[in-house]
Amino acid sequence: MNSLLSIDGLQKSFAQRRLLDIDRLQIAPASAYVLTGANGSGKSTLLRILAGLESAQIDAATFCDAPISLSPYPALLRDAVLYVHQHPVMFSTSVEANIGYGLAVRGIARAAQARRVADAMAWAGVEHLRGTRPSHWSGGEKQRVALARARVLRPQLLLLDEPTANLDGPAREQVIALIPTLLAEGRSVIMACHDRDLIGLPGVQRLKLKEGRLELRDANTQSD
Ligand SMILES: Nc1ncnc2c1ncn2[C@@H]1O[C@H](COP(=O)(O)OP(=O)(O)OP(=O)(O)O)[C@@H](O)[C@H]1O
Repeated sequence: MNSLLSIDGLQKSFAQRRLLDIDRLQIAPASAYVLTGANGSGKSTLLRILAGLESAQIDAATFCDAPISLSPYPALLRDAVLYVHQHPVMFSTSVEANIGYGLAVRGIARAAQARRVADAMAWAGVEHLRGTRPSHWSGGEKQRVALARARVLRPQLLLLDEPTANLDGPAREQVIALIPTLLAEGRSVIMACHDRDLIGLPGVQRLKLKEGRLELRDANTQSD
């Protein structure tokens, strides 16, 4: 497989305003990208389009080198591409139920659900949340539960919207430390962010949105 996801000619407008006008977007397998750009440049909108949560005009697209349409959004991509919100919504249940929600929806057998949830909890370092309620979890814990909830579904592409925004100190570092492990498992990740530590992770490529256009840059380029 040369390319995990490729899109030619993506345009998005809100009312009279052309927000995105992208010639080509190419995401390689097992690769990480940061998506940078000024506030309001369209980072979240682009991630939401890739996740099928927002429509756009697209000339051509492929997934695993096979042609696809993003409208209607195909079931294949619903399974393979997951979007993690900056402020993830937690169900007022247990940590196990929050992480296992998607597995239950997909009809995975209970024993397999329990195994996969336990593995995801260990991965995200949230085992101490057993027996507690989401209203007591910190922002960093909620973000790690959200990452575990996505990873447990074994997606090929994770779209992380500002995963470290509003986090600092160890909470931020714990989230950042999970990203290379996703890559090592063969997943691709696109992270909309302004966080220099995410931008500086080894091997991370930088996609920059500017006036609707998308540029692929050296991740260590300092200028905006
Ligand atoms: N549903 C919508 N209807 C109209 N305008 C919208 C809609 N969604 C987003 N926009 C506008 O599109 C622009 C880009 O928003 P978006 O949230 O994608 O930017 P962003 O780069 O993620 O910003 P930030 O860094 O502040 O999170 C903003 O001007 C926003 O107001």
